[in-house]
Amino acid sequence: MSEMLKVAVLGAKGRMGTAAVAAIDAAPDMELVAALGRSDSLDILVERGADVVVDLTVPDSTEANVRFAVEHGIHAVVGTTGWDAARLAGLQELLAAHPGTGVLIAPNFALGSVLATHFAAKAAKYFDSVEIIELHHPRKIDAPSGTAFRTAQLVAAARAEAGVPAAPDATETELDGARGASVDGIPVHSVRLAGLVAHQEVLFGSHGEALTIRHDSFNHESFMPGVLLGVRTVGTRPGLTLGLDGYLDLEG
Ligand SMILES: NC(=O)C1=CN([C@@H]2O[C@H](COP(=O)(O)OP(=O)(O)OC[C@H]3O[C@@H](n4cnc5c(N)ncnc54)[C@H](OP(=O)(O)O)[C@@H]3O)[C@@H](O)[C@H]2O)C=CC1
Ligand SMILES: O=C(O)C1=N[C@H](C(=O)O)C[C@H](O)C1
Repeated sequence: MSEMLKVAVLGAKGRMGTAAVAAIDAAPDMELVAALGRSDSLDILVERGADVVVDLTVPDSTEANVRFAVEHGIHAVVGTTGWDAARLAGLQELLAAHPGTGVLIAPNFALGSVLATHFAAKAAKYFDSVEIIELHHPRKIDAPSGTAFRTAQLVAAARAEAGVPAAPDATETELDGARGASVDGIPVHSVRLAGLVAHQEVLFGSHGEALTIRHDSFNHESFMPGVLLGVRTVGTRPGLTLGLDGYLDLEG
């Protein structure tokens, strides 16, 4: 039998962390060596010989956590949001000094969500208009969601590459926020509603037709196959991978 992967979870008591601890515990090829919370020392990762750390914490702590892991040669699978361009650039620099270490930063581990974003990027150049609505539980601390942010970036890039003009919009007077937030020119609307988990719609429109690409996560278990895929793969992919699609063959 091959050796077990030693995995640690950060944010282990949170919604995602609780599901990840259970999934890793149940995986036959993984050993959960640490389940850490806010007040635990990261040194435990080194003491317990973690091969991979899964970061499911908060935007304020994720960068320091991942940098610690990379500095100690521990691969990192990151679901936490808040990775802006400056943080990513700093991490790339650090990874260049640790060429054997892999980091996956995935705004969404649900396979259906990864596909929905992929399909949206494919559809982007064929429609005049596109807007994104993301809908989440009311305890989510960030907006827009990391998933909506990345979807908007990929859709905008596909439209720019194809030379598609900006979507028509004659709105002149508006209340602040009435047209959502603009991410690379794509309007993104954030809904926070009791009873929801994690949902997104990408709306495309042209003359006489509309296409809606919708994905729903109804519970946190929906993210776990993607987390496990990330844990199993990250050690074989040195450097930074953005998005779980980097580990999938979506064109095949
Ligand atoms: N990529 C994906 O597929 C998904 C990503 N997410 C993202 O994952 C993150 C976590 O989401 P969720 O589980 O809902 O959030 P929760 O608030 O339920 O959990 C976050 C946990 O992190 C803990 N924490 C805070 N700071 C630290 C630290 N420095 N070290 C270790 N643990 C810490 C918190 O502890 P305490 O309670 O003590 O503050 C809490 O238990 C968010 O950024 C969210 O957007 C969520 C779902 C899916
Ligand atoms: O906080 C959440 O719940 C989620 N966060 C991620 C995001 O911001 O995109 C992934 C998913 O939407 C759930």
